[in-house]
Amino acid sequence: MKEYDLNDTHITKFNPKVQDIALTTNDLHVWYGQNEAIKGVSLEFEKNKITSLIGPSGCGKSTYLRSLNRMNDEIAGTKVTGEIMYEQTNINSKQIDVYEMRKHIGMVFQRPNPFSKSIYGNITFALKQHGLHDKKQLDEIVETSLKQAALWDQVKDNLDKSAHALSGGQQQRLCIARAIALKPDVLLLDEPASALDPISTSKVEETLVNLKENYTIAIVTHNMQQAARISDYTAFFYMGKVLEYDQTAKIFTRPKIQATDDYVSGHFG
Ligand SMILES: Nc1ncnc2c1ncn2[C@@H]1O[C@H](COP(=O)(O)OP(=O)(O)OP(=O)(O)O)[C@@H](O)[C@H]1O
Repeated sequence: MKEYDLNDTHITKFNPKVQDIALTTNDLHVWYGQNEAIKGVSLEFEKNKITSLIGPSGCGKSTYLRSLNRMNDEIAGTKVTGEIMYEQTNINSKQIDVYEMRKHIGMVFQRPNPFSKSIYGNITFALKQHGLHDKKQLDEIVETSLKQAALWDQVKDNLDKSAHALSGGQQQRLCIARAIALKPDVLLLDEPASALDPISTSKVEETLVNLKENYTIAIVTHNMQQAARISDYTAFFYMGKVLEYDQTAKIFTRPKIQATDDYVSGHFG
């Protein structure tokens, strides 16, 4: 097993204007008890772009992604230090209303996890929890979200059908529709296509590329072709750190760090 130097890093600064940045982490550390899973990650997520988080198993990609909307709060014994800046506010602070914040920073998980409700009910559930009960408005949001998730044409005549009757790929797009119904700014996706067949995967990818017009997207993926196909920027994680961050095309064709080169070319470790 090759050893890589954790201090040999190459983080390209693109210097977009502050107003072009949706989310930033500054020196983020995450501990599970004594295990420091994230060791000081500073990254910027540019608005209306897709950023892929790649790296070998156990290097902290999911931990980092989950910390971006405080999902790690749910795991006992977890400590997160450093800043997560969203709209000039550090959302990694005790004063933050996490429930409210997640309206702006939504998440889609690896396995499609629709509620045991109708297609319509899946999308309206959180909206109702947030106090929206106007039927006309709910209908409109259901239609727009399903259209944005490229699912509307397939389900518009069956909105009362159980979400579990949909195919895996359709369920995942329903979960994306459910997340965007709340009109978040940022969408976090943890290997959203890893449980799907190639056709469903390409539909989800197409959906994400279309969504970036309105959303900022961060995606964890093990699929190098997927990262290369859909993302604008890529961060290469290794042992809790980001060793390289650059435009995706550069990461895949001219990486600056040996570890990145080995990883993207399949010669890692
Ligand atoms: N809920 C948890 N409790 C304790 N330790 C955890 C937990 N989740 C992850 N870890 C540990 O944190 C480290 C990073 O794991 P993480 O799942 O974030 O990596 P990853 O890069 O997403 O891996 P994979 O690609 O296999 O999903 C690992 O050492 C892992 O064992």
